[in-house]
Amino acid sequence: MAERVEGFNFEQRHGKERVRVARLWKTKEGKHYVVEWRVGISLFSDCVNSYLRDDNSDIVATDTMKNTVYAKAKECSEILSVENFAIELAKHFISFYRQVTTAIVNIVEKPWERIIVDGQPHMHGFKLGSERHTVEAIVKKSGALQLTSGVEGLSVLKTTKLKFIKCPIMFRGKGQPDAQASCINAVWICCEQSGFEGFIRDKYTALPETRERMLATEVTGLWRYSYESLSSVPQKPLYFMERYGDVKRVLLETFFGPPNVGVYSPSVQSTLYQMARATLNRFPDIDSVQLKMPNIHFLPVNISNTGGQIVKFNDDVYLPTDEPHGSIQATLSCFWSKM
Ligand SMILES: O=c1[nH]c(=O)c2[nH]c(=O)[nH]c2[nH]1
Repeated sequence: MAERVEGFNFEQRHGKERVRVARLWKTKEGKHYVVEWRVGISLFSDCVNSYLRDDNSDIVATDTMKNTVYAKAKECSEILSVENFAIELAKHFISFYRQVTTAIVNIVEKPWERIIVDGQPHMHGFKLGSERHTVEAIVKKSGALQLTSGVEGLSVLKTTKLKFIKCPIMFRGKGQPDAQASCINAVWICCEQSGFEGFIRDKYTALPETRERMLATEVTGLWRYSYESLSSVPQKPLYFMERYGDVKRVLLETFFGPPNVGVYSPSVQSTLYQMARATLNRFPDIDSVQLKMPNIHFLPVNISNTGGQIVKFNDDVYLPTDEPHGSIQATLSCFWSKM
């Protein structure tokens, strides 16, 4: 995107950040649907004269961009996914302005969830959930598309050893289901859930090896769809909304393992890889997954005074911490992916 000006390489873009909009839809039966979005827009356009020659005649004002968010939200007469709204906005900017060559639209959706009262979904009552659905749509004048969805703030924790579970299949020592083992009726086993062993030890190392610890993280995930042009995007209205739920489910199922026995995590790195791999294997239209998973530490509590030990840690009392935290991230892509 760089161009040559006055003997320099020059890159520029302009846009509007943090445009907040909520959109309400009402069905004939009186059921309400609401979304709240925080929109960011960034336009690549031929407006170099504004930088060099005090000529703003090619600038799309960022205030106009903001107004367009509300105008397009108004035009959406049916509920639509945050992905489809991002694509609609980006499409508008590249087609409406001859100067705009590429539009990037980022949106974060606030997790308003329908409330259940007396076991019944409320017609117009919502409460705020936790993790947020994100999207980035990059659309070029040619119609080329890059669509990346994501989740942020997905906080998960699994506790330590499950003791003596009745389990219908055989397990190897590490608590991993053994696909080769023949099925036996029921055994009582002891399943560890998370550990960290075998890392480099040197004169700076103090961390003990363990096969029992709390595993807590706040997942930030991005998954890139393989649709390369506007024309190949699925037409089903709520396709991406469903996909978001499905991807989250696969990430969580892989992190936690089956409800009764869980799954052993030898490191955050290993669990992250399993989660990314499961997502790529499960969804053929996703060709790249990036996961960031900070290792949020729960420190064992041992307290003594001169009279002796006040608290002796026995996998029971922890000091939860925010910082410092480990930072672990990776991207897994199909080999044909362009991410
Ligand atoms: O799962 C982990 N990965 C690490 O890289 C690491 N480093 C550390 O101190 N604890 C952990 N745990």
